[in-house]
Amino acid sequence: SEKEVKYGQITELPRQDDAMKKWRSNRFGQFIHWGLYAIPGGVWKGKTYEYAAEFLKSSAGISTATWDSLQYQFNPIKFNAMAWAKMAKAMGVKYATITTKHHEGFCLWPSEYTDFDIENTPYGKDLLGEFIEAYNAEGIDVSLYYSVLDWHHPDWRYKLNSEEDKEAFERLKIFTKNQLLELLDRYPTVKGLWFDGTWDQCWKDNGQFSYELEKKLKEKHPGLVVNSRMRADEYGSRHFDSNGVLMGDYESGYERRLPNPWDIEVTKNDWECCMTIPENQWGYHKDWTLTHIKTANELIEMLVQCTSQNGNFLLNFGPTGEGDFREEEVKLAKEIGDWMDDNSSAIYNCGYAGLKKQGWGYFTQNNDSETTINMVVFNKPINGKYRVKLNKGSVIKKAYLLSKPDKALDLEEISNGEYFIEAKKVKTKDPFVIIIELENKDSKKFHQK
Ligand SMILES: C[C@@H]1N[C@@H](c2cn(-c3ccccc3)nn2)[C@H](O)[C@@H]1O
Repeated sequence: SEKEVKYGQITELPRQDDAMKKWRSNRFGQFIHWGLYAIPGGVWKGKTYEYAAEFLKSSAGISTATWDSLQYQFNPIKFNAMAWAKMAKAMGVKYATITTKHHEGFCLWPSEYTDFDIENTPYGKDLLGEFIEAYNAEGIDVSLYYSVLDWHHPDWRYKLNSEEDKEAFERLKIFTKNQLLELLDRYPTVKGLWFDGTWDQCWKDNGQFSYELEKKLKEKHPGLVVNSRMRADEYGSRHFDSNGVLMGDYESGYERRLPNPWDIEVTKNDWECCMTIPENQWGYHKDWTLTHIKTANELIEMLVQCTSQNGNFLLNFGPTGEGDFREEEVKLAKEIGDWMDDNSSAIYNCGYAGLKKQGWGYFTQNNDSETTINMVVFNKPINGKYRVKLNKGSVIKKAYLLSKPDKALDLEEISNGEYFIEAKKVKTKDPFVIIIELENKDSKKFHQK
């Protein structure tokens, strides 16, 4: 039975305003995790810690005073925001989300609410502002990651066990609100806020605060897109309120994992998967031999799967303490960008085609097209014939390789709306796209809308 939820969803979903349509059509984003943790890069006093590098403070049991002194070493002399933005553009991302403040509490912008920020480093300049300006100049939207969890701030509490805890956390809430309003004031072109560090009891006990904060931020910054991870309702239910209604503007629970490829439920909301290139490193780690490093094809398949299920894919990069990217990241950005150069029409402004997933790969459909369907192929059938089960009544006018639009592929109708498409002589070793053009409107998808 329905519970009375006063502090749940604020904006009716799925949003159909221009800002959200742009967020949805972007599909592919670059995550940047950058902070003091990039300086030690997972190694402390000669010992390598295998856990996520941005957690080195806790993995190596380093005191806050010792950790915070890293701020006086932060001087990324190789940082070139324009070069970063050009690499991102070439990779094919339409948006970027950067850590303004991770759990360590160090701020990449000159904040008036703390001295633990970029202003009090040898670098000194407004690094975040330089990043936003350079990425916007390349036509890339920027969102800001902000961790509520703050290991540096004396008023942070995991749980509120005493009156003193409650008073301290009230101060932390004011600090949080002030910093977020400051970020929106300083950087008016940002499109979204990506909240993290909101799983502890202290935040779950403050659902009303997160409701009022989301409301205030959206009033101040029309069109702002906020992830569900920001929110708890007044019963402590996170992401979805106590009646299962999604809060924020899109579901952001897919961290280093994807839904089952055949999951239809997930297509009902906007959502985003954030992904690391190693198994579990968000910040820069000196040693990438510790785990599997994902290949371009693995990452492209994740991007395509997200698109096929109405989700965005946010791929993470961890710049070094000096401000450049490791060679593996530069190489992957190039390989993915080369694929996007030829195939991004199956990604940008595309989503769920309303069709069952088949073994050869994923269907995507352009949100503005009623009669064209993309098949992104990762697994070639041994007989070169691709089974496609469309909606009843669908008739294929023609099918062809995106790379060879003037060579129609042979078709064999199996039953109503079901065909074999023959593509035997496909040379490429990369994932490739077959385009299906229908005679008629693909009823189910648009009926679904
Ligand atoms: C988006 C990602 N979220 C942060 C994170 C992940 N975790 C975590 C902690 C314990 C278990 C599983 C995940 N804590 N913080 C990571 O540091 C990164 O910022």
